[in-house]
Amino acid sequence: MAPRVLISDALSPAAVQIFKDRGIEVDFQPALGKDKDKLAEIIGNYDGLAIRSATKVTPKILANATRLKVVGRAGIGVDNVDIPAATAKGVIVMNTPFGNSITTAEHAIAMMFALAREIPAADASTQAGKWEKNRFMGVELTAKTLGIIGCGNIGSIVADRAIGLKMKVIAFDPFLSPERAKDIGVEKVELDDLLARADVITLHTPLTDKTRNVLSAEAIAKTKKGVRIVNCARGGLVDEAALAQALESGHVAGAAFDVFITEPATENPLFGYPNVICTPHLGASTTEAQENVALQVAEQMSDYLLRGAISNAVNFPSITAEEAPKLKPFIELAEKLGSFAGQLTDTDIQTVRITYDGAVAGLKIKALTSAAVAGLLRPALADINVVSAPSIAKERGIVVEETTREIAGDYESLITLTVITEKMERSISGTVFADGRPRIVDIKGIKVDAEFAPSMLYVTNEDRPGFVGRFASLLGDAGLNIATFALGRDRQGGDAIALVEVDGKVPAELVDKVQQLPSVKQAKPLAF
Ligand SMILES: NC(=O)C1=CN([C@@H]2O[C@H](COP(=O)(O)OP(=O)(O)OC[C@H]3O[C@@H](n4cnc5c(N)ncnc54)[C@H](O)[C@@H]3O)[C@@H](O)[C@H]2O)C=CC1
Ligand SMILES: O=C(O)CCC(=O)C(=O)O
Repeated sequence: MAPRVLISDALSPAAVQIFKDRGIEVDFQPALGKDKDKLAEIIGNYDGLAIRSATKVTPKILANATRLKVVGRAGIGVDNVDIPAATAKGVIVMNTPFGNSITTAEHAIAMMFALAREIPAADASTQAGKWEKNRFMGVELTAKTLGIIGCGNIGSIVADRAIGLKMKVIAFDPFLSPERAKDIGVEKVELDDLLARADVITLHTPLTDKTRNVLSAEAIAKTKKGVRIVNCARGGLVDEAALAQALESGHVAGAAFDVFITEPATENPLFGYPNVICTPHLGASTTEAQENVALQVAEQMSDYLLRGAISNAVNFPSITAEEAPKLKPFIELAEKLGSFAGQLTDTDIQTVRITYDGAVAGLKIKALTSAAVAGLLRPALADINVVSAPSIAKERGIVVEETTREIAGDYESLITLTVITEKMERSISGTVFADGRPRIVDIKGIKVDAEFAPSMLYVTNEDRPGFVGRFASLLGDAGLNIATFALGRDRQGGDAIALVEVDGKVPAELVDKVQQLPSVKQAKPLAF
């Protein structure tokens, strides 16, 4: 069945065409993002959801999203998506981190000019027939100091444009390296220094617990008198009420805001001041940027839904379209090794140790580890998948350790999964042969060679004569056909393992009878 995608915001129709060209069914309902009840009602029909900022992907929406595999944000900020809830549900969340950066940087520069020359107010007055030539006296930007808070993708483009305007650019960004600051031609400064020196301040950070109110009342008080403030990043970076007071007192000469604490902003403390310019979150709204992000998000979502390739996911490592087919058999192996261990483990797991030997060590092991943990916890939690597994393991206090050793041993690639509980430690190893099918090659240090099958019986016993005959008879008496039979032991007369693939479900009474056989230590049905 072809995957189905819902576009619930005003994305460029270019996205619709991409989905169609890739063989994905697509419903384009650009106003649906504003109707959360309707969205909750129909989201269960879709594998993918493509959004901008109007759609809020809340836990309630996700609870109904029974088929959903991916949310694609045609843009940068994913603060309208509940990432922990999506991750717990196993839904990949991806964005398009560069497609609208230039456009947003241009909006910030446009806002700065509009403030410096009071263009909106001058326009309104002129069109009202007032010709107030003496009312509007602007400031020149050349040689003025621009203070950038957050010098990432957009901030550095703003810096580049401002340097072109002959401004002096200073930046506060704890993650900006001195080399990068030098490359882009900005002076890296501390926040207080920026506040004291900037003639114009522009914000370009995401909204986080650290950046919320980065321009608080206290910070605004440290700014230069006559400063102008531009926010085209996120509402909440500036204390709007404190800024309104600073505008009132004349300390701040003007403010240009594209983003607000509450959006849509139909009323706001900043509204009504003649020296305030507001736009309705238009930073990314150009034909070019919208085409870029729509095409990119549709490509990324299609690649994931059709080929398992992951790019720009905020909650999972990237997997390229080239890597995806190489990873696929190892993801299956890792998940099945996890599942094997999970089905045998009844007590609380404390630690999972996963070792990657040989060629597999060079692959994206984060994805493999997530698959192994998903397989391990699935017997207890049916809904878990590779996306949600790491966070669920963390929530349960399970320590996940990874080791890679690129030198190959007996196998070109070997994955060993060790589960440690309070009572025991159990390891199982597997590989993928040239046929692409995963195999179990070692259980608790005993060599075996078995495939994972839909119905299996796992038996550990003392290596004594007569066991195999009695065991096979019991299966025959129960009318259960043996498809494959793998045996292994650590030494003659020592510990032995039988791993049997059978046609049909193993009845519980048969498991009890096998358990009663002399020399049997454990009998357990397994399903893969
Ligand atoms: N108005 C609009 O329509 C648009 C708004 N945006 C918003 O613009 C913002 C910036 O986007 P990008 O430049 O692409 O992000 P980015 O991730 O490339 O850059 C953000 C920068 O902020 C810095 N930063 C993080 N914490 C900081 C802190 N505590 N203090 C100072 N700097 C800090 C980071 O080190 C990074 O360099 C985002 O919030 C994004 O959502 C993006 C596109 C359109
Ligand atoms: O899609 C939009 O118009 C908003 C863009 C934005 O805020 C972002 O990309 O972070």
